[in-house]
Amino acid sequence: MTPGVTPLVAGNWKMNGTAASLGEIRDVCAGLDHKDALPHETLLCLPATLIERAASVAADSVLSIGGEDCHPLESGAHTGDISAEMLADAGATAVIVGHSERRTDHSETNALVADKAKAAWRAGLSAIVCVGETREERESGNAENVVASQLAGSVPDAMNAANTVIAYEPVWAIGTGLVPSGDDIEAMHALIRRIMTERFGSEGEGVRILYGGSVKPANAKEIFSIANVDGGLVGGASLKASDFLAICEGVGA
Ligand SMILES: O=C(CO)COP(=O)(O)O
Repeated sequence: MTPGVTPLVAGNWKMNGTAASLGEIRDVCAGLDHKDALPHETLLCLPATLIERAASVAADSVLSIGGEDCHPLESGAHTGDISAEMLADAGATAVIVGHSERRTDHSETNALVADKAKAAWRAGLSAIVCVGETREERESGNAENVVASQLAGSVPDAMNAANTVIAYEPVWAIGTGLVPSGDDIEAMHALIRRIMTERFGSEGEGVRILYGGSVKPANAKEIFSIANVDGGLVGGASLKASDFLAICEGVGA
């Protein structure tokens, strides 16, 4: 954790969830809301089809709802795309941009990710900008260079600690049950902090840097205790309320 920074525990449901899953959202709200003064903020990023209903379920809760991607433009002839304004209209307060699955599945470049972050801000959303190396990049000793260049290209100049969150998600740790060593997480988060602080000064010092990749109830507390890890971006384990709530318990524990 970073002193003075409010941690964020965020879920990413990816391409999962239908109306039948709204009960999980209800259970997350119930689990969070009986606690006074939680030490962290809590967010679930959902498929666009669920955002409005989930935002309604969470309306009186400390749980916030986000999207998983947005188009850079506000509107237009872009069949199948969703703008940041549409996400905000549906009740989202944040959106993930540049997730590795989108960088891979949709050939998203750093420049496009930066445009999506700007679109998020234009709509009043905070942008969760994802970075992370592949297994080959780590094994060839290039992880730090890859993450540095993703940050340089994907984070626009107008970033501040309130409108942006950085998520470090090593591609090889996503959905695999593999997690980097504590030393490796610490080293990468220290590098990200240094890069952000050199470029953005106090905004970089205060920006939240989340770890993502096989975060589970069993490892969350240990991961969240690492310096410059200001919470997590949780995939599979965010689909079940009990697991997600158990991960939240790892903050400040
Ligand atoms: O990609 C992730 C979150 O964005 C991480 O997914 P898992 O937690 O399922 O590894």
